[in-house]
Amino acid sequence: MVTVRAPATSANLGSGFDVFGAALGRPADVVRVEKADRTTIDVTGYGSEFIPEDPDANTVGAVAEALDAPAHIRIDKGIRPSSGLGSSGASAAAAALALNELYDRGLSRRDLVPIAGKGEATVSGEVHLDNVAPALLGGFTVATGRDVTVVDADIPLVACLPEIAISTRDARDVVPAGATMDQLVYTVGRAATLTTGMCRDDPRLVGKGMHDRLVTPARADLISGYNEVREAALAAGATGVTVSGAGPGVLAACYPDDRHDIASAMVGAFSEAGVDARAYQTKIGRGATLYPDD
Ligand SMILES: Nc1ncnc2c1ncn2[C@@H]1O[C@H](COP(=O)(O)OP(=O)(O)OP(=O)(O)O)[C@@H](O)[C@H]1O
Ligand SMILES: N[C@@H](CCO)C(=O)O
Repeated sequence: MVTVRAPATSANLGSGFDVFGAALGRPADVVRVEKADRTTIDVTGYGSEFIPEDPDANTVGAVAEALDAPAHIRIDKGIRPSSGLGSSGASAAAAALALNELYDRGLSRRDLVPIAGKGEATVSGEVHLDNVAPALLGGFTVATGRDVTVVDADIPLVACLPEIAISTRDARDVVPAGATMDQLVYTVGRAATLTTGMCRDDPRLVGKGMHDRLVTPARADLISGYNEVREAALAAGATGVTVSGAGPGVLAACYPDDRHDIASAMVGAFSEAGVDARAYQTKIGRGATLYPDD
């Protein structure tokens, strides 16, 4: 048996739609695989009642097929599905690393990124690597086509998860079809600022670079209380706030000592909007961890 822990991730980071991603220190999914004649899946843990065990519908099924690696796959969900914290991508990334080890396929983590991406595509309808790349490689990732650049950044974060479910498919439907030249210039400036901040481990620049006028405002409308939560986090010291992935999770960048106050402020603001929420005080973390021959 091979076991892999794959972390939650936050895609987009505001200005990097479908390109930027970051691995979070926590929460995480744990996936265990054993060889079998055909692929079967068991799911337990957070939100497991909403996750299909049919290999054609679960992200790990497409990964097993792509690697020609049938297995009994047990998924223990630490990351709630439809969260914006890369729940479906974490399982796919974990399965890719675990099955590669179980069947001795000899692929590198980078080789496994597009394979895990096939799993993601089964639920979101399109291949985008901004969750599976950081889940496998860790750090802050820039995914352009099949190329992935990794920055081993050290940035404190708070990820706040409201009890609202938004599927990536639905959240992609509200993305504007086009952009003005002003919006493009603004986005390039913010994305460059964020990337510089990641390279310098500078939470101020990262937070500034998260600001986005294009995709985030449309998605924020799907999240009850988003504007109030954003204001509360900024007042508590966050350097920047944005929608995490396709939402409803909300991500704040900050300095380390401010995490506790920001987490309380975000949960409190959601509560005032009538929405239960939990917050993870975390930071950019490492990629999936392999525990062979468990
Ligand atoms: N192994 C899995 N883990 C989680 N969700 C899965 C899995 N396999 C299939 N799904 C389905 O995928 C959907 C959740 O994926 P979705 O991409 O919408 O959310 P997410 O991964 O939490 O968010 P994001 O990609 O925005 O960070 C749910 O419908 C869920 O049933
Ligand atoms: N970049 C994707 C991430 C969600 O899986 C989106 O925002 O739709």
